[in-house]
This record gives sequence, C-alpha cells and structure tokens, in this order.
Amino acid sequence: MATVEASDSDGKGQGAETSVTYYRLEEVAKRNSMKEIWLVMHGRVYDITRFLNEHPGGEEVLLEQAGADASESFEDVGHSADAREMLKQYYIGDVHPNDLKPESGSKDPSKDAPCKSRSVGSVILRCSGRKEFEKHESYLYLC
Ligand code: HEM
Repeated sequence: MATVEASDSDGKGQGAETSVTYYRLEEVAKRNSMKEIWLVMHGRVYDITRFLNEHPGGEEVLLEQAGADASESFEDVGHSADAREMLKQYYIGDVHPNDLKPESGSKDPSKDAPCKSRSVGSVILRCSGRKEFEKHESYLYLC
C-alpha cells in the first residue's frame, strides 16, 4: 500500500491537500471473505464489507467476485445511476499503477494501448481506459 499526496489540481484550492491510497492487487485478493470483502472496479478499490447484507442483488454475487476485479460483472448487470452513486461511500483507494491493466472489450485499438500513469507537478495523471478526462477529487484521470 502506498499513499501519495497531491495538491488541488485547479490551482485555485486553499492549499488543501488530499491523498490517495494505492493498493496492490495481491493485497486486495486477501480480502475475499464475509469477514472482509474488497472489490476492484475500474481501477478503484472498494471495501464493501458493510454492504454485503444490503446488496439488492444478494450477497452471493458479491462473494463470487470477492478480492477480484468486478468491473465486468458490475457493468453486465446494468446497474442504475443510484447504484453507481452508492459505490462512492465504499471507496478506499486506487489500484497501484503497476497493477493497472487496460480495460478490455474495446474494439478501438488506440484504447488498447498500455495504460500510463505519471505525475505532472503534484497531480497524478492516470489512464482510465477511456478517452476522456475524468476529475476525481483533485486528480485528473485521462487516457
Ligand atoms: C459495491 C458494488 C455494488 C453496488 C453498490 C451495487 C448496487 C446494486 C443496486 C443498488 C442494485 C439494485 C438495482 C439497481 O439500482 O441497479 C443492485 C442489483 C444487482 N446487483 Fe449490484 N451492486 C454492486 C456490485 C455488484 C456486483 C459486483 C455484482 C456481480 C454480478 C452485482 C449484481 C447485481 C445483481 C444480479 C442485481 C439484481 C439485478 C436485478 O434484480 O435486476 N452487483 N446492485
């Protein structure tokens, strides 16, 4: 696990610092039981232990994905915007850049290029697997 500090990316911040915690996939994989269950979705790590009993789709499907990347199964179900909003409260950090894989299923070869992660000043720029900018807290994610 690693924590990286970064300042506000728009430069208009009040000097407030935020940090992101990176988890290795190896570490996530250990959280695979009802006692502690973590999932990876789109490069982000979620501790969904307290959500297990509340999931409208049941705990079984979550246990099947425990400790692993559940992005595809989550998208296959066609979860609502509400479900995506709920996710935020379980977010605990990002997958370590060295463990990031390009998202598969894209027919566009340009999207299959290996993901890059780099630091520009105090801002972490990271491939999100999509050709668009995405602002998350004070980080800019791009491909
Ligand atoms: C923490 C992550 C997740 C959250 C917050 C979440 C949330 C929800 C919510 C709110 C619903 C109700 C329907 C909707 O609003 O879309 C739902 C249904 C469902 N979810 Fe999840 N879900 C998560 C992960 C997963 C995963 C990884 C799977 C894996 C297959 C899954 C499978 C299902 C299924 C099968 C249903 C029932 C769909 C139906 O009855 O039509 N969910 N989930």
